[in-house]
Amino acid sequence: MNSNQDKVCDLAIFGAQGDLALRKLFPSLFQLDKAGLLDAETRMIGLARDHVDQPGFKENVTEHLKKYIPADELDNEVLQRFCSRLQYIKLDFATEEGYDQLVATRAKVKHRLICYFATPASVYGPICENLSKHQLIDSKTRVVLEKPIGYDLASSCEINDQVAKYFDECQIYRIDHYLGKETVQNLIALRFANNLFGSQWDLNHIDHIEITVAEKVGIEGRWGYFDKAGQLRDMVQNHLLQLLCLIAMDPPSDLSADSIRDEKVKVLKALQPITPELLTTHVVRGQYGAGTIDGKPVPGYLEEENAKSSSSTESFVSLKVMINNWRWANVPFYLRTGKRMPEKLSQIIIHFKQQPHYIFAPEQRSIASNKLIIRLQPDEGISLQVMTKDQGLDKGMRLRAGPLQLSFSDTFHADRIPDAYERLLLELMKGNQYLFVRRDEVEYAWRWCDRIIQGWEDQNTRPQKYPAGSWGPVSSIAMITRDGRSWYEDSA
Ligand SMILES: NC(=O)C1=CN([C@@H]2O[C@H](COP(=O)(O)OP(=O)(O)OC[C@H]3O[C@@H](n4cnc5c(N)ncnc54)[C@H](OP(=O)(O)O)[C@@H]3O)[C@@H](O)[C@H]2O)C=CC1
Ligand SMILES: O=C1O[C@H](COP(=O)(O)O)[C@@H](O)[C@H](O)[C@H]1O
Repeated sequence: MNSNQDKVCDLAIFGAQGDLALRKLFPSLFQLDKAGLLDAETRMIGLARDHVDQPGFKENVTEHLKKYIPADELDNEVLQRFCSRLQYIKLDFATEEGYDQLVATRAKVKHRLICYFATPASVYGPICENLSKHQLIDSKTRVVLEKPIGYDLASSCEINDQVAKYFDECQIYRIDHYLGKETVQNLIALRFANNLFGSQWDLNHIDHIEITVAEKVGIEGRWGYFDKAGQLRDMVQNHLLQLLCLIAMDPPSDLSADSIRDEKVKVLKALQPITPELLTTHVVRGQYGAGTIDGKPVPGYLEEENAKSSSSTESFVSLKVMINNWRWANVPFYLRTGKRMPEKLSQIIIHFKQQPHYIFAPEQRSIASNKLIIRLQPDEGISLQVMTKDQGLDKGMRLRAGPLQLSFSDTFHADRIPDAYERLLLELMKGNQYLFVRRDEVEYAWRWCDRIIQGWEDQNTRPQKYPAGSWGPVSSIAMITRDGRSWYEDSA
């Protein structure tokens, strides 16, 4: 195959009329087209079961582009080119109806087929089976699986097995959209291109690490899905554990997908299991009640659209996670994530140890440790909190903690930070698997989370209430305070 044929592809989006496709995938593909990153012959084939003709489909996609892309970025020429790449095929994924049309569309082309499953995971298996029956799979075909892959380890293995009957692991791209975020990518550069940090990245220099992924939004009309999942399955099993792996892993020997994934798997295998005895001290789960965000009243979890009157599903979870290996023995990783928090904020704070001997004012001791603050969103950037002498003749040798800042948008004059899906779709088309999750990563993550969920079920506990607009139940603060530490914004 020549290199040009290698770049061109047919991207078949199963579930093309759904929320993910219309809100994220088509807008991201449009941005790639605009940036000149799509081959001239690349096509997008939308598949869903709605009765809609070709113009109707293009109209629907265009309407959503207009909704999700700022008007000044919607170039008309690009829009026309983008629409000319679109086709729609009516297909029922679970039956054989419609697959012949996909075969016909592919009849005269030799380039790669990439199948993006923007559908419930329950139809991944049937789609693979039908693709195979219609001889639509060959060694070049790639398949993209959206999260969540399963509900627990057993169901995840079942789905992965169904897909593995038809595709090799090197053809499977499991999405965790956090891996496509600009600053998440930067964790690798930060750690492995800077000796300053690389040489200090262990139990000898780091006291503890915080990972916060807070959302302002509530359930956003997804109560039916969310109530079966909860925040541990929805956010920790994938996004937070991936972040933890990138922070905690040993340096990979190179940047290949498998070198990075091998190191991440070692971290997942070294996670201290949260046994029933540790459940009360190492995990807090919460559910929001009514409260106020940005000065406006918002309903509680049980008052959201389509909610049932009772539920023990958590919308918040915080955890103290230990990693049993040589690099991280006795260094706690405090993780927390929740819905209806006071702000949307994803950040990682590396708290370095204090100097071994302290010579400044005793009352300033608590500020005298370096913190590396990695902002994933919003205001992507990195800031290192360092101690300097407070300025002024009358200040003596008083310390002042101040930041050395690197704001990505200011420093690199980036007008827009690409959406995670743009990067993921581009790497998918290039065939780079390093931003996608390997099967064993998913399964080790489930194994660790399943134990926590089993513990909750066995102990029949309910989540603690927290008011919308707060940082979670007070016991989340107590969990870290017991260790003589505090969540970053509490001490800021
Ligand atoms: N939306 C999001 O932000 C995110 C979604 N995901 C994952 O992405 C996937 C898609 O999510 P989302 O877009 O929200 O879901 P939607 O329900 O909005 O879209 C799913 C699409 O698949 C179609 N579909 C489902 N079953 C069949 C079938 N048997 N035959 C033909 N069409 C079918 C639906 O058609 P119909 O409307 O007729 O049922 C719809 O077009 C899920 O796995 C979800 O977990 C992951 C992260 C974020
Ligand atoms: O995967 C998911 O992520 C979103 C949060 O993503 P972000 O990029 O906005 O931080 C979360 O709202 C959703 O519940 C979950 O399924």
